[in-house]
Amino acid sequence: MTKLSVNINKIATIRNARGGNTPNLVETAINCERFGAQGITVHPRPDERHIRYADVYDLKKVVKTEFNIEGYPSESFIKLVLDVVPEQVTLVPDPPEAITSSAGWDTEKNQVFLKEVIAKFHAKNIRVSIFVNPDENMVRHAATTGTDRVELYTEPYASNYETDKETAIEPFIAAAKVAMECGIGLNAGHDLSLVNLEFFKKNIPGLLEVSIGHALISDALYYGLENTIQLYLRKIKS
Ligand SMILES: CC(=O)[C@@H](O)[C@H](O)COP(=O)(O)O
Ligand SMILES: NCC(=O)COP(=O)(O)O
Repeated sequence: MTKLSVNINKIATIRNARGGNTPNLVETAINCERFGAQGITVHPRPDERHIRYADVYDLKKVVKTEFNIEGYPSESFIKLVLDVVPEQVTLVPDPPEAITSSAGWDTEKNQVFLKEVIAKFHAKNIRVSIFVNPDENMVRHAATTGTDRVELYTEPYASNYETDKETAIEPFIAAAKVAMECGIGLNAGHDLSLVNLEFFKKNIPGLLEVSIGHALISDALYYGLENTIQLYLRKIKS
């Protein structure tokens, strides 16, 4: 089964535009779960331009499904995650000024660092996922860090889907097979959408979770949040 984790960063972006509490992030998370989401994802960035560290504490109190916190493992991020103890932390190599995530880890070069960080999260029984490009070598080196899962960075698939989806998915199939061989779980995310999700799910073996934010929250403007979540769930049903 593939789980849908709704990334609610963009709800916080809208809220922060006016400095008040509309839309209410916590209520949105509760409603996403009520409408069928099997997880909630947030990516607190250092400038807190959308998700604030305080939001993460508030969300922990209400999220009943799987809470996934993404981010670069800076000292303050590690402290936040160890305090909140979500079900999953996803480590992303973004520099502080990144507009959005645009690449996975070099898991070979960062092997020692990742091992140290992962051990800290495992000491609190937090599942760890590492954000990687669809590169077999990077998945193999991810496996030796002790991570539980990898999350494949799907932007290249999404941007090449329209022109040649068969070619676009190839490296992802190969990376997924390596993850399976190495005995680690597989997540995926970034720019997945109603257009490209079904083909991805059908072709990727062992896909445990997709985290989707930008396209899903945009679709909700037209279809409403409840309908939109149902539409996405239909795309990933087995
Ligand atoms: C790791 C990843 O792909 C997502 O977290 C994505 O980067 C969303 O972050 P923004 O909402 O800040 O673009
Ligand atoms: N991990 C990917 C994620 O949470 C959402 O990415 P996007 O759908 O906002 O591109």
